[in-house]
Amino acid sequence: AVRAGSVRGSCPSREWSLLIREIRTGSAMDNSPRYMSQEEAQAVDEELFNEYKFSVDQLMELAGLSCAVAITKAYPVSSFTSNFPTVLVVCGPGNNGGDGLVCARHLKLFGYLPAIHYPKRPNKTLFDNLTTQCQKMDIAFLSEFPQEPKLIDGAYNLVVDAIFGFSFKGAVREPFGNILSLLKRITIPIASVDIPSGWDVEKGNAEGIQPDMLISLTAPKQSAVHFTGRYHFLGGRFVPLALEKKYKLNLPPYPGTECVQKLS
Ligand SMILES: NC(=O)C1=CN([C@@H]2O[C@H](COP(=O)(O)OP(=O)(O)OC[C@H]3O[C@@H](n4cnc5c(N)ncnc54)[C@H](O)[C@@H]3O)[C@@H](O)[C@H]2O)[C@H](O)CC1
Ligand SMILES: [K+]
Repeated sequence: AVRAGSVRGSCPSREWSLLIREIRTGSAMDNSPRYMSQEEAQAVDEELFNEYKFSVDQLMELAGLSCAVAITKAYPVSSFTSNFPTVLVVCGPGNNGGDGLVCARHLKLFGYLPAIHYPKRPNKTLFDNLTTQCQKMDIAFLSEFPQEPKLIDGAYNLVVDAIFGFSFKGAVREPFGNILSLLKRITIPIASVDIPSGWDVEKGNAEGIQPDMLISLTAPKQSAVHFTGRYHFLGGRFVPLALEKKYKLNLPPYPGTECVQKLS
């Protein structure tokens, strides 16, 4: 397949951007993954639980670990002046938030100093247990979200956005509107889990947060075409081959035993 970069000089910009879109959405013959619609993402999720009998705990653990590994590859502890880089992990009310709790726990084990803000919690044992696991590892939970961007920039080296994933819909309800408006104004990097929060899962959101890193889980969603940060990783290496073929995900092979791979 033609690599997009090789046509930059000779191809008018409109054709070039169409070619980029084709390559990224997998419609061109290429080993780039196909970018899923919101409906497909939810269908794959359902099938993993109902047909393949995976539990949410299992997939959340693998998803959250993927995120912590990808973050460590992009922002190694050694790349920070502080010996224990601080990470603000913002967790939303659904499974994306659960991925954030798992990610925070693994980041702690990897030598980071995570702190979690988890304002709306499902009343379910899984999330109570994930919270307890973090508390037992001395991971701090912030009851209030810092209301000044410069406070966030001064206290943290990185933010993990685990607020909304592929079930986000409609106008953002509080307290997440306030949180996202603050995250839009910070200068430290944001690593988004699965979907940049506040983005339409398919169309993106030019007015929304613009993360430096995106960890797409299972396969990228269509909004990832609008991602312009430095690091796009694929994680969630748990898709059975039959399911990948059924949904034509065209996943590039993961290297060796890696649980993540860099897409761009
Ligand atoms: N198979 C996989 O890829 C796996 C993905 N995982 C992660 O799960 C999320 C999807 O989780 P889900 O619970 O379905 O939805 P979200 O976490 O995206 O959010 C739902 C949550 O948010 C609330 N909500 C929705 N829209 C709004 C809004 N406009 N304002 C406020 N609140 C909103 C809604 O009420 C729900 O409470 C996926 O992205 C991955 O991160 C699994 O961890 C493992 C398998
Ligand atoms: K997110």
